[in-house]
Amino acid sequence: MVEQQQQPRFRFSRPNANANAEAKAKASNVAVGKEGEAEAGACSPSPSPSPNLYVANCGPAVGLSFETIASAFAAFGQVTGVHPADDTGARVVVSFSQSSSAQAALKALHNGSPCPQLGGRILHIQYSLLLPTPPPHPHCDPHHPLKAYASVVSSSVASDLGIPGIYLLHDFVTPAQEQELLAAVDARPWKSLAKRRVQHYGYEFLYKTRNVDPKQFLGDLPSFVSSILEKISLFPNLSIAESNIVDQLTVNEYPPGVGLSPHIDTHSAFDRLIFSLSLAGPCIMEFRKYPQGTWLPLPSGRENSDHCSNVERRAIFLPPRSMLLLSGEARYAWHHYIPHHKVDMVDGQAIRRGSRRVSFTFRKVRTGPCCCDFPQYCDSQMG
Ligand SMILES: O=C(O)CCC(=O)C(=O)O
Ligand SMILES: [Fe+2]
Repeated sequence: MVEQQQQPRFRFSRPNANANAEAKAKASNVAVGKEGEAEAGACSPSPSPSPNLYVANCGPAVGLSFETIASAFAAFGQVTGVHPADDTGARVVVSFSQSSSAQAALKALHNGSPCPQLGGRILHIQYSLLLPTPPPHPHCDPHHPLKAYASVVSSSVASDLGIPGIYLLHDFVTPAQEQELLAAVDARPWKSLAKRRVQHYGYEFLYKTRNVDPKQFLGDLPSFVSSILEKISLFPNLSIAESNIVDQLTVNEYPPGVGLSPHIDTHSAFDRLIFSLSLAGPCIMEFRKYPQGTWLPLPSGRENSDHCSNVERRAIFLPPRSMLLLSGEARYAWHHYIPHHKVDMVDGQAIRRGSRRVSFTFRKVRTGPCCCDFPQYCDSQMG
């Protein structure tokens, strides 16, 4: 898939000192700290009272959900949002409706005073130069107040999603098989993309055209996936006629926090079933249905801004060793997307993507045009 730049989450407030330092900071996506130095983390040298506080040592990565943080800071006034300040999961911006509330919180908690509402945790608090960007649409903005990281509620059960054609089998492989599969791919050459590494078997997936060349057969799938292929053919939701159903494998290795832009696997390239085995680390996968259709991937960096109105969004947690099957409507009409997060919120719990995730995506190369029931998402039917 095409790699995406993450969108800036914040705009900067007007500086009251050292415009150059702020301009420099803006360019490098950090903020201005004391004495106008650029520092990672977004603090200001106590400018005019602001309703936004930058709070470090606070966030899902240190075991505090956005909801917990919001309720702790509610002791000082109405909290309108808690936003990740960066992707560490340990720095947030707390926004109040009134600057007097931020002032009260700063007074109570600055200089290392423990926060009683957060179990005595020592927070590092300053006024924030970063202001949350107004969301284009509340349901579309993954950084919307109190929805940070989890733009949609993630479930670990496929049937909770209400999307026809999605199935998730937990523990599809054993930990020993997982290690064998990882060792097998690590012993083979990886191809580096901008943010992740890939391997292709059977047919190469061509990222430029988002298709394969069916005339360029690379050979049978490797023997180290034989037991997976056997188990796939026994998948509970397949009929016997659908055995021997895959001939292409893409292995993706995502470093922690790296995701995948929203896309529908090209209809004309691949048949009706897509299997994806997750190994090593977890992630959430989000599904989006754009009512106006489109089979094209969203333009770079626009996954959370445009095309938003009326979009339906659901998310599922993919633990290591689970196998996801996308078929029918889920395969043909819903974009799938792996958000670029280091921490995923699942059922109110922060789950850190502590290690790489390696996925094995099995598909069958299509031999004729796609004749699915979802023409508005189908390149074969839209030309
Ligand atoms: O990593 C995954 O599970 C999904 C990969 C994917 O969607 C793709 O290669 O098209
Ligand atoms: Fe895909």
